[in-house]
Amino acid sequence: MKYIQMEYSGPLNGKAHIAGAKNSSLALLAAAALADDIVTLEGIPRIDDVRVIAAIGQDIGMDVNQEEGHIVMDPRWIHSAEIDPRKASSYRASYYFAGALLSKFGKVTIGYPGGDNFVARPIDQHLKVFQALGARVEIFNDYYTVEAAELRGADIYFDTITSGATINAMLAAVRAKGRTILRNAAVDPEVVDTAAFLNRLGARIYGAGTDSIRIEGVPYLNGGKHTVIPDRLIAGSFLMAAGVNGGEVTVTDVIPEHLGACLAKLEEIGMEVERGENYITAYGTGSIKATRVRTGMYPGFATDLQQPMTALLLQAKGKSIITDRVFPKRFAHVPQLRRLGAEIELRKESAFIRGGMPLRGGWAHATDVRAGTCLLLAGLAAEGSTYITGVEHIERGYEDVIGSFQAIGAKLSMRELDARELPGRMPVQR
Ligand SMILES: CC(=O)N[C@H]1[C@@H](OP(=O)(O)OP(=O)(O)OC[C@H]2O[C@@H](n3ccc(=O)[nH]c3=O)[C@H](O)[C@@H]2O)O[C@H](CO)[C@@H](O)[C@@H]1O
Ligand SMILES: C=C(OP(=O)(O)O)C(=O)O
Repeated sequence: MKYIQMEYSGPLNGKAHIAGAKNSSLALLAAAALADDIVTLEGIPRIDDVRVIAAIGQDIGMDVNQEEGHIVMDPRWIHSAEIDPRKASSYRASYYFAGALLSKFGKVTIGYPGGDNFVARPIDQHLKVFQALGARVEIFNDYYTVEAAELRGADIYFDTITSGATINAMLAAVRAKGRTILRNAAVDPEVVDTAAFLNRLGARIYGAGTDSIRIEGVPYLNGGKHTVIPDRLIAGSFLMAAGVNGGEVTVTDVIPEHLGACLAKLEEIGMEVERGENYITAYGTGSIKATRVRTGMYPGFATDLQQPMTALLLQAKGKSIITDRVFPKRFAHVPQLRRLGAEIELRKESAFIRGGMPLRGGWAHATDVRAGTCLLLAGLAAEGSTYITGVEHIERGYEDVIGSFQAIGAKLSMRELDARELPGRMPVQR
């Protein structure tokens, strides 16, 4: 079993190049199945979820070749719309194959989404979209099927703002007959990126980035080339790292506008932030202020930055409160932080953080990708050695977690657990 060993790292200084966004890449890779010719995607990160998609591609007859910096996909010979339930359940965004293959073949059989299992994550809005477009959904034990003799455009009002279902609706409706309108749609950059990609292939999607998206169905999608947007969530985490012990961290190849709420919060707690055209530098003074954070859908403060922000606020003297409105129970990182000496109380959908208390090294388990980021930031500040297990979760989101943190001066390395020489006490995983 792999684990990460970290030491107190002092002020960080350095640059981190930001790879393509995981959440956008997962949508674009499934969207590529919709095309009728070869697609090249640039900037797709080398992460575990992408490897699962390549394996799914192989199963259904879609060639997926990842080369240095880009992926080439050939969807012309897809011969099956049945996705292995185990592969579908090994990551969250497999549901995009439901929208894409339904759209192209009128039928799909697929397992339930897996991925970060921090709370119940319903897919009722995805299914509602398929049904609104005229499909029949059947639910079985470990898979579901969606089938339609013909998909017809529809007027769909989302009951809640969801980026996943908004993207899936675009995938499902892009080849449907007539016009589809999505109301109360998510406005996330990943929604806009997916629409831009599909439009490049010949789709007719209008208004992505607003809460009302219009899709005029087309019968055919060309091949083409597209570059995925940079990962705003990884960028935000690196900038937060500059606040933990002070220092200066620059993230390059980013779109600063995508990080509006995060940067505003960093400034509010006393960090300085410099925004360039495609870079951001965060300066930590070593002294940050306690604050209140409420997550929200984009352009609000991202739920995926809530966990690293918790680690950062452990360094702010006084009481901070973090409320997660998107996933109100997303606090699996809190018991793990307590192992490192953090004083955090959980009440309803909020974490009450008593900041400014010393952290001490120990074992902690990353239960999901952002819980992992949170522990990495906490480990930077903890006295002694911190050992983080659950590396497979971290690697769902990071291309080279060790290399990129080392590049900004963090002291950490990847280790293999040798049961005969356990450093400290192994945690009971929860
Ligand atoms: C692969 C991917 O892109 N994952 C991201 C995506 O997840 P995911 O697409 O699962 O999240 P959504 O944007 O759909 O979820 C937003 C809210 O809508 C609710 N909801 C969603 C779908 C549904 O059918 N019914 C429903 O009630 C969810 O419980 C949540 O409260 O957006 C989340 C919110 O920004 C991020 O944390 C995830 O990193
Ligand atoms: C929750 C996340 O991922 P997923 O939706 O893929 O599980 C995340 O990226 O923080």
